[in-house]
Amino acid sequence: MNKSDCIVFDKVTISYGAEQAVRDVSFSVPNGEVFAIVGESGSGKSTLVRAAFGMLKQANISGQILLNGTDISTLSDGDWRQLRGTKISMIFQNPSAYLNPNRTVENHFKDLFRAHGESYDVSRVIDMLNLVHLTDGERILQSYPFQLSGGMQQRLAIALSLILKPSIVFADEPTSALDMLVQASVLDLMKEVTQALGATVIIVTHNIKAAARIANSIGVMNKGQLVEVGSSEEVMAHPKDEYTRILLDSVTKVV
Ligand SMILES: Nc1ncnc2c1ncn2[C@@H]1O[C@H](COP(=O)(O)OP(=O)(O)OP(=O)(O)O)[C@@H](O)[C@H]1O
Repeated sequence: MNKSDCIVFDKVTISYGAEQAVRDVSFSVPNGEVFAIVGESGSGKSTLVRAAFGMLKQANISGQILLNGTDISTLSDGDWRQLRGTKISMIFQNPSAYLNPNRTVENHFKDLFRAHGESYDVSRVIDMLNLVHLTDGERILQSYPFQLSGGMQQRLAIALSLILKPSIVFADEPTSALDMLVQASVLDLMKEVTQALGATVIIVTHNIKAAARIANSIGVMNKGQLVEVGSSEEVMAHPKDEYTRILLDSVTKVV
């Protein structure tokens, strides 16, 4: 492990029962960089980030995942509860699925602060809302999630995931539930905000052009294996693997 690496996957294999979803995957992400995992549906992208977020209790994981030097397999449930939100956080595909329709935006933030034993700080929340371009903070805080558009909900999800300043953020298809113009602006925003906070990001997407828009480096997954890793420029301009070339040809969306 390099001292500047935030996360290291070392020969990681993940199986659900007899099915191997991820096979012998190794890569690392330096602190403060954005790494995109791309590949078609079923290639094992979500399995990889869910394992790193401690969400795969039912799967069998071999190899090592080191988060800031700590092997995550040694973490207790209590350690995970403490880590999530403060040191690591996750942005999911569909924010409306995990925003509580009965809680105001402000209560979502209050719950988060309380869950991590921190006192609620409204000015810090308003600053974060500004950072994600939800500029009318006072009004937004009193709103319920359903009163926000899909793009605004995803900006809110980003704000919630970053408010406690995690060192790493996982984002699993964070824009695929949004229309195309909004997708691009949310990706740009994620890059801007995580850079401003110095957070490391691992983003999962099936769209290699979206990946190149936001990431320093790209890893291409095919049938559970990492078939190519390189800087976004290298992978886009000089793809080495045949499957990467197929992915590039297949992307028609201009994100
Ligand atoms: N909870 C689970 N139990 C059993 N098999 C699973 C489970 N989750 C995923 N799989 C299988 O693991 C393989 C990889 O799935 P995964 O969701 O990681 O792929 P993905 O690349 O993220 O796909 P998508 O883009 O569709 O989300 C697939 O064959 C899938 O059926």
